Amino acid sequence: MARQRTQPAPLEPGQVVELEPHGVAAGGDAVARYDGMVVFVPWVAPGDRVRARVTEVKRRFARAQPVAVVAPGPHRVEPRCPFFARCGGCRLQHLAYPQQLAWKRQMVIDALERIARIPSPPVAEAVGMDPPWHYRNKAAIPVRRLPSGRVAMGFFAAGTHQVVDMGWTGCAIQHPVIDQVIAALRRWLEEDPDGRATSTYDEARHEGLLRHLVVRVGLRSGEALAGLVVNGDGLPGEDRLARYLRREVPALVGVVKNVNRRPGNTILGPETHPLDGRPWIVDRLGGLRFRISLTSFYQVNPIQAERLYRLALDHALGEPAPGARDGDFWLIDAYAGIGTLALLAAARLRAAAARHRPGAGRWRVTAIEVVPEAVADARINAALNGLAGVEFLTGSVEEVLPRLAAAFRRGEGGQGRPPAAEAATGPDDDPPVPAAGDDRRRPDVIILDPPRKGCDPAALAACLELAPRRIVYVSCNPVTLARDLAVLCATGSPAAPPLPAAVAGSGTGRPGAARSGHLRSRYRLVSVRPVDMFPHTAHVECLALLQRDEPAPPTGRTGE
Ligand SMILES: C[S@@+](CC[C@H](N)C(=O)[O-])C[C@H]1O[C@@H](n2cnc3c(N)ncnc32)[C@H](O)[C@@H]1O
Repeated sequence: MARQRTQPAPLEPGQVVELEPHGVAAGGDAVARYDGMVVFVPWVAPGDRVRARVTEVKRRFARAQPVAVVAPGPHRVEPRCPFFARCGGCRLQHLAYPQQLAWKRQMVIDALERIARIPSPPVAEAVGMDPPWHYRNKAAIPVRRLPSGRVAMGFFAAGTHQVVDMGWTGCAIQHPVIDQVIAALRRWLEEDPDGRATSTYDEARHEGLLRHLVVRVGLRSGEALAGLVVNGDGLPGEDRLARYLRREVPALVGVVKNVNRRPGNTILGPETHPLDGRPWIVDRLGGLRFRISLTSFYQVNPIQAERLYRLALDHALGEPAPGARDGDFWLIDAYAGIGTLALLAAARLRAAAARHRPGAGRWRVTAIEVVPEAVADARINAALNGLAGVEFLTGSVEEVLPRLAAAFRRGEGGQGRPPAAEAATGPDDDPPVPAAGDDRRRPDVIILDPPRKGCDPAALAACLELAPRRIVYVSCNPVTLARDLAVLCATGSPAAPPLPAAVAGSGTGRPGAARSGHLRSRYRLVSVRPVDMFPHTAHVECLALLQRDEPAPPTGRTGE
C-alpha cells in the first residue's frame, strides 16, 4: 500500500533491512518496498532476498546498498566479470539474459504508457544476441598512474571518476583486441624509459599528459585503430610508442594522437594527428564498406546494428519494394552519422530498381547530419560503395528539415534537389541518383535516429508538415522516444514539447495543444521493437514504425 505523505519515513540511513526486490527500475537498480516505501538497491535481482544498508532516505523513496544475498532468486546468475558491481560499465550481469530482455521491453512499454499516454503499446519481444559477450567495438579507457609507478586502466566506478583497474583480466563485453591494446600500452608505460617518464592526467588539477586510450575495432574486417588522447602537444617517444603498439597488436592498422587540452570529462578533443599507419579503419556492415575515423559515430555493437538497420529498412522501404512499383520514392535519413542507414537504403533501392523495368521506381535518398567530419566520412563511404549520388546535407535536423518543409510549402518540394541545401556531387563516372519527379511533393519516409536527447520540436514540426507516409524512429532512450511520439501521434502528453505556432494551428504551439483538437492525430504507432544493442548494461535501444493512414494535409497546413 502507498504510504501517506504525513507518515514518518519507516527507514533511516545506516539501518540494515531485509528486502525482496520485485522489479528493476530505469538505470538497472532493483526495486523493493519496505513498509510501503520504495527502496532502490543496485546489483541485486528481482526475486532475491537480500540484506541491505540504507544510504539515503527521501520523502518518497530510499536507496540502499546490498550487504548480503540471503537467498538468491530464480533469475540471478553468476556475473562473468570479476569487476562487476565495482566497474560502472555493466549493471545487469547478475540478471539472466532472457530477463534482461524482458526488462528492456518493459522499460519501453512503461515509457510509452506513462509519457506518451499510449495504452497497451504494440511493443514486440526484444531482439537479443547470442552470445551476448565481447560485442563492443569501441572503448575509451582512462589511464592513471598510481603512486607506486604502476598504471591503472579500466572504466570508472559507478557514479565516480575513480578508475577501476581491469588488471590483466580484460573486459567481458568488449572485443578482445581492445584488451590486447590496453595490455601493450600498460607494458610501455611501466617498462619503457619514455613510458615511465609519461605523466597521466589528473582531472582535479587538470595536469598530466596521457588522458585516455581510445580503441576502435572493425568486427568484420578485423582492423583496429588506437587513439592516444593527450593533454598537450605530444608524448615522450610517441612515434616509437605507435610503432611498438602496432608491432605488439598486429590488428592495429594505425595509431593516432588526439589533442584534448580542455578541462572536464569530454573524452576527445578537436585535433587528431596520425602517428603511424592510417587514421581510420574500414569495416563491413550489411554488405557495404564503411570508413570510420576516431571521432565519427559508429554503432558500438555491429552485430545488433545490422539487425536494427535491417528492421529499420524493412519498415522504411516496406512492401512491395519501392523499385517494384511505379512512381518515385524519396527517403530522408535524419541524424545520419557516417551515412550507414542512408547508404544501406540507397543500396537496397538501387538493387530493387535494377530488378525492374527502366523508369519504374526512381528513387532519391537525402541524409542530414550536423557533424562536418561525419558528413565527410559519409561522402567517402558513398564513393567507396558506388553510391555517391546520395545527397548529404550538413546541418542540424531542426534547421534543415524546416527548410525542406518551407520549400515544399512554396511548391518546390518535388523539383530535384532541395534549394537551400548543399547537395553531394559524386565522381563523374558515378551516375547521379535520379531526383524525384515533379509529381512527388513529399518524402515517402523519414528515418529519425537522434541522440539520447531526442528530436528538437522544430524537427518534429517539420516532420508533421512534410507528412511522409511513414516515419521510422530509431531511439536509444525510451523516455525521449515517448516524449516525441506524443507529438507525432498527438496523444497530448504534458511531457511533449511545444510546437512552433505555425504548425500547431492557430498560434497555440503549447504542450497539450493536441488535446484541444488543433493537431489531429496524424500518425498511428504500428509497432515498436527493442533491439538489445548493449547487453548487460541498462541502455535500451528500440525502433518504432509510425504510419499515416489518413490523407496528407494540404500544402502549408498541418491542422484541421
Ligand atoms: C544515434 S547517432 C545515429 C547515427 C546513424 N544513424 C547511425 O546509425 O550510425 C546520432 C547522430 O546524430 C548526429 N546529431 C546529433 N544532433 C544532431 C542534430 N541536431 N542534427 C543533426 N544531426 C545530429 C550525431 O552527430 C550522430 O551522428
